[in-house]
Amino acid sequence: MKRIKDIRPLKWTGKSLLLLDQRKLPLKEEWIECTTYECVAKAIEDMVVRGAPAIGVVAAYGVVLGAKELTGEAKNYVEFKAKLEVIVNRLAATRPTAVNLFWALRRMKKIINAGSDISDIVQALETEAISIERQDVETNRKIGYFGAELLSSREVILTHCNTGALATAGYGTALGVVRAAVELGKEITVFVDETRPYLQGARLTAWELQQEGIPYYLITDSMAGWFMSLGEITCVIVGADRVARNGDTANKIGTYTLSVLAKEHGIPFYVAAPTSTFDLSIDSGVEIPIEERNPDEVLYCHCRDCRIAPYGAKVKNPAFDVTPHENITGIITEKGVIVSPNEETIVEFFEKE
Ligand SMILES: CSC[C@H]1O[C@H](OP(=O)(O)O)[C@H](O)[C@@H]1O
Repeated sequence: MKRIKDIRPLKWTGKSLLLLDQRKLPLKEEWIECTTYECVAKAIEDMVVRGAPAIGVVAAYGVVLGAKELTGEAKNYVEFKAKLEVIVNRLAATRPTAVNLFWALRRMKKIINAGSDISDIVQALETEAISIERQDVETNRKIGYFGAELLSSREVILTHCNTGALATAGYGTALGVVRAAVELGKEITVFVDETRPYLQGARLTAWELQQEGIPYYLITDSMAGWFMSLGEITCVIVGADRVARNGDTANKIGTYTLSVLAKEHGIPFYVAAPTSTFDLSIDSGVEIPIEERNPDEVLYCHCRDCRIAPYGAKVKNPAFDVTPHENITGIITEKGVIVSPNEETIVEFFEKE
């Protein structure tokens, strides 16, 4: 059984939230310390921390920091609750696509509304945020287990973006499946899509796999189809930011393209996501808000010190796309795998819960 490292992108100290600055990886491992909710909000917006589950966990701690800031400032519970609602809304406005953000904030709002004593609420909020963090890691290990069961003894897995420990509270979702398969002694090689423009694959997934000693090749996004046509890829496993009721899935830009290529080449295409990434309030992927990010992410290299397009170039920079459920072989969750996801199989899956 291979020992897997315990990479964590965040640490709660009881008074502050330490965040591994993912903008600096893979060359520098630097941490920033947030003692205010505004610092947490900015860290999410600036992608110091990113990844659907990680964003939810970090936002939950942002509520705790905000509540602590209000203690001593709010004259009573009514004022405290009103001001904390503003803080929750600030955190909710950071990034629109990953539904885990809103799922986590809903859990925190329940705690706020259930209390009446300020200090009790602050304590309960901290307990809830810690629970959200711990549950996420346990959830990811279960996703890993169910996903690894799908794999044969030797696989060459194509990944997109970063879906590892850095995108969660630890262990990862799609990359968690890779970790679990390796732990089970399966022979896994990963083809890592660099994932332009933010390069989460080249900078983050490659870094995680290197830390783990898991064999991988870094490829540019445009190489994926060619390697599929050569028969070098045995399956594709990606993450998710929001899964609609019919199984349409929003994920990092470029995922839809991979799903079409995988279908063309008869390669299994799996999504790995916790049930907290499902948004059953929307019928299909057309309703999922797609974040448009700063054009500079396309116009410049990651360090922003070299421009790669002419001045005046017009840019489109959607951070996500939507993969139709028909292109998805299965969705791997912590409660099992939804094979051939569609409204019927997904509703049935959640009704069994
Ligand atoms: C564990 S899935 C993480 C998911 O989030 C990433 O987006 P971003 O890096 O912009 O937060 C990407 O879509 C991953 O699949």
